[in-house]
Amino acid sequence: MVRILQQSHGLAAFERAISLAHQSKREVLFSQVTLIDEVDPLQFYEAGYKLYQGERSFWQDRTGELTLVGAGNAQTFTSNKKNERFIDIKKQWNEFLLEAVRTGENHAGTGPVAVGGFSFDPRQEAELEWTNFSNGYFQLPSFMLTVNAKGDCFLTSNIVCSEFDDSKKLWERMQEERNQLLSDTEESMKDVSVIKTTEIEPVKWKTSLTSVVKRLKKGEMEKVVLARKILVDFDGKKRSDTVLERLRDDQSASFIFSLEVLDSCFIGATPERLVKKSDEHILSTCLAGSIARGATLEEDQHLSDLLLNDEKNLHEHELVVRMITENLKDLCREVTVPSSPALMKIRDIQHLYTPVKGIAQKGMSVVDFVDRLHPTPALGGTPTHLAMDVIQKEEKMNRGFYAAPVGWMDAEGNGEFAVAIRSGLLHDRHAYLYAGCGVVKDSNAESEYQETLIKFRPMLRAVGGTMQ
Ligand SMILES: C=C(O[C@H]1C=CC=C(C(=O)O)[C@@H]1O)C(=O)O
Ligand SMILES: [Mg+2]
Repeated sequence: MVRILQQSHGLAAFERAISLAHQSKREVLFSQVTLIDEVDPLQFYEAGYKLYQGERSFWQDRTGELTLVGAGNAQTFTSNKKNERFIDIKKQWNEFLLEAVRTGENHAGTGPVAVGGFSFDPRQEAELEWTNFSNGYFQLPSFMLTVNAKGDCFLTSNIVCSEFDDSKKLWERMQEERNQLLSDTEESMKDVSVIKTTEIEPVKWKTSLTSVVKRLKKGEMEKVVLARKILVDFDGKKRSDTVLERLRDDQSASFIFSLEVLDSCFIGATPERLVKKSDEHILSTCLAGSIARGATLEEDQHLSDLLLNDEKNLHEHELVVRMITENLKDLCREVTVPSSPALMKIRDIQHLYTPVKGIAQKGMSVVDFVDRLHPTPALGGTPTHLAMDVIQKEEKMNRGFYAAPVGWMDAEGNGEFAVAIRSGLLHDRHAYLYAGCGVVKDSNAESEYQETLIKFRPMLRAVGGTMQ
């Protein structure tokens, strides 16, 4: 049983929330933060399986500063708007929080926090596997574990109070559920086996890519990111717990996330940050241009040198830096960009990497930045609108939340969003995995195909899929 180390005067604040709901005849959020014993985030996630499967979320940032685990939906926020999906979610979130009653300590990533994401391109027709997801989908967890860099653990309990609620019953139910979640309910997980792993039309994909390269050579556009899909079939339903465990062991230098929606789970380990906002500080990272890791130190260094000096990859990268910098300049008082890219090395691949920092203008929320930056040319292309049309026409699939913003936001408009690449969707007895690559005029279908194979590796390994 995980102990609650410091209990705030929750009941008085809770009764205030209930009476506010009675007076205003509106829903009022009660949010309580308590310090708890050290708990392993994955153990907390697994403990939520029995009561809250289909309503869990996981977020671990790549610097190890913050881990969030959500269990149960106190409230969900969905949007089926298209280009306005970002603003719609922001508006719903702000309105919902207007009368919120908060109690307990206030630390980054505690209290009312919504975890979720947006679709890549809302014009794409929903394929069967994505039907549970809206164009914007966020969960405010009933119980959320927050672990900070020092290892402090906080539990936020959220209850939405309505005018019809009886305070005593609701309070007791919350305490009961919380105790159940915190008591050690570890049970051994039975894993399923892979039946087969199938690449979806790889030859057609290469042909499409070659036709896009021809258009790029003619100067119709500068860059288009083309993605493809691998299907893994299991002999039963694959649990997100087992996938997260593997991702956490193998990909600790990436953002690790999961978002359960009913019987689906969007899950991944992405190295790419779209934007982080902490008060006025903004950080975005440009990540594009890739090469394999070497088998020896020397070979790895040789590949790094090749990447840092390769015209094609530098061009692929530069377009992302340009777009992110220009857009941040509109929303920030100050923007700083290094003059040349550095390297980001992760387990299977190395990338060109440029961090861009800014000081936000007043009144901005992290969602305003997401709205402005998505899709960057690391997943869309240049110019954006043309590239999005080409993606829609050539890929013949729905990306869903793949390559789109996924992350969290708090009541103050702070938060962090990653770009959900190196990811997949668990649904029914299947995993749909996605990977893409930046296509420019000097691209070659075979080497871009090989690049996607490397990018599929982390998720393939995590679900247990194999390729010949
Ligand atoms: C689109 C993906 O990667 C992007 C991010 C980093 C490097 C990329 C590249 O070199 O092509 C891609 O732009 C993916 O992993 O699915
Ligand atoms: Mg590339």
